[in-house]
Order: sequence, then C-alpha cells, then structure tokens
Amino acid sequence: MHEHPLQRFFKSLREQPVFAWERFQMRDVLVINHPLCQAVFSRQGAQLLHFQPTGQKPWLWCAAKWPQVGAIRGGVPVCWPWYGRHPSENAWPSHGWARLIDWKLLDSSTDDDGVRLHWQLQLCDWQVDLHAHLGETLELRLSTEHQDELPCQLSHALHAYWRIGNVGEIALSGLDGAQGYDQLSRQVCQQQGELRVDGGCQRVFQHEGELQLKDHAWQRELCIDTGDSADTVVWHPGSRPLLGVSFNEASGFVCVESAMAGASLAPGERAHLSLQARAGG
Ligand SMILES: O=P(O)(O)OC[C@H]1O[C@H](O)[C@H](O)[C@@H](O)[C@@H]1O
Repeated sequence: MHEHPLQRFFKSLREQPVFAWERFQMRDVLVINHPLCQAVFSRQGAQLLHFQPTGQKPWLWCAAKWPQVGAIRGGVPVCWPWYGRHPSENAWPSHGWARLIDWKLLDSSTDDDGVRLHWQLQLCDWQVDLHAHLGETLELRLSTEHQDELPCQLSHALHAYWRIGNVGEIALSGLDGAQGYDQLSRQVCQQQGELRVDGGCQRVFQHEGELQLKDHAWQRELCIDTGDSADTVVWHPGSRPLLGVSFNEASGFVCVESAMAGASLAPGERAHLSLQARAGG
C-alpha cells in the first residue's frame, strides 16, 4: 500500500514549527505539525490534503501525482459555487471555481486543543469562508454569502476522499433506511443495512447524524457527520479509470461528502455546510 504523498514533510528529526509554508508539485502547501496531529493544506482551493492524528494512520487520501494546472484530486476539495456540472454553462469546470484558485489564509492559531484556520475567497459579489479545527478530530465549516441585488443559485460540497485499506473491504453503516438517489441507475433508492461500494457507487442520501466508515483491512472506524442541512454523497469510480490515478491508488479511497444541491440564496443570507469526523470503535 502506498504511503500518503504528503507524509514526506514529517520525516525530519529536527523540531518543526506548527505552521510552515512549502512548495510541492508547483503549489504552495501549508504544513501543520501539532502535538495532536499532522496536516497539510494547499493554498489552491484551501484544500485540506492530509490529516493524521498522532499515532494513527492518515484519515484522508490524496493522489500522488497532481496535474500541472487544475484540480488536485484528494483531501477535501471545496466544490463551490456549484457542485457537479454547472446547471446551464456546459463548458464551465465541474465542481466550480473554488478548487481551482488560490484562497487567502486570514488567520491561523494553535493551542492545546489543536489548530484553527480561517480561509477566505472573494469572487465578484460573493464571499466564501472556510473554518477548520484540527486536533484529535477534524472539523470543517463552510459559509457563503453574496451581495448581488437578487437571489442567486448556489450548490456546494465538501468532497472528502477518505483513506481506507481497500475499497473491497469497507462498509458504511448508519444509512439504514435512508432515502436516496442512485445516479448510476438513475433511480430513487432506499438503503437497507450497510452500504458497500465495491464496483462503483454514486448515491445521494437524505440523511442526518453520524455514519460509520468501517474499514476491515485497517481495523479502523471513522465516524463522519455531514451536518443536518446537507445531503450525504457516497462516491467511488469502481473500475472506471481516473486520469493520473492508478487502479491500485483508487482502491485506497472512498468519498463520503457533505453536499447541498441547488438552493436560492438571498442577498446577505448565509448558507452553511459542515463536515466533522472522529475516530470510533
Ligand atoms: O473528477 P471530478 O470533477 O473531481 O469529480 C469527481 C466525482 O465527484 C462527484 O462525487 C460526482 O458524483 C462524480 O460524478 C464525479 O466523478
């Protein structure tokens, strides 16, 4: 099994600062080394690419090779201000602008509890803020507002790639009875028992509360909470090739995302999305 590509920043035996900027694959990355956890963000997309509480295996997956320009596959891409295909502009990039451009880091702080970061992106009349709290657990909160004169359409997602031992040996519990839509068969579905994703999965569930990602190969359980207002999207490409990602690499992740389909946002109103995870078991 491959090592996480960003673990390379934590090999030094010398004492490292809590926050340090580095260059990696032509991007600025913020390397975070706290007694409770190690983590890496890219400035592009304010994307959390690596998170590993001390003494544990990495929680997030990231592709080893990144395209020279364009989206980095891995970690928690922020899909914003639209999720998936743009509703009317076919030529516009999938999952919006936010993961393609550099954000501003407005604040970073550290205490015994972990680190807190505040990233921001301003685009035309729109502003999106990402607050992260990382320590023994992971917490991301996204908040959007705009100053346009009229209500605007927004859809967004925290598209997390979770690191797992092998996609054939995982199960998601906590979705039993949840109503959803299977985008592969284009049919509504209702989950019965545990969800297995081997062979490909692209489902959107209406679901509240935690779900458990049970990883039998790594004997690990992560409890993932996508918040109360969002949909939970479960995605894995199965045997469909992903550009620049080997079949072996792709067997090491499953996406469990916090997402909100298109909604209308009035001027000054705020839309929120959150994603939290803790070790279970
Ligand atoms: O390849 P990307 O644009 O990063 O999208 C990756 C995936 O994201 C979502 O989960 C969609 O449901 C998939 O259809 C898509 O393939």
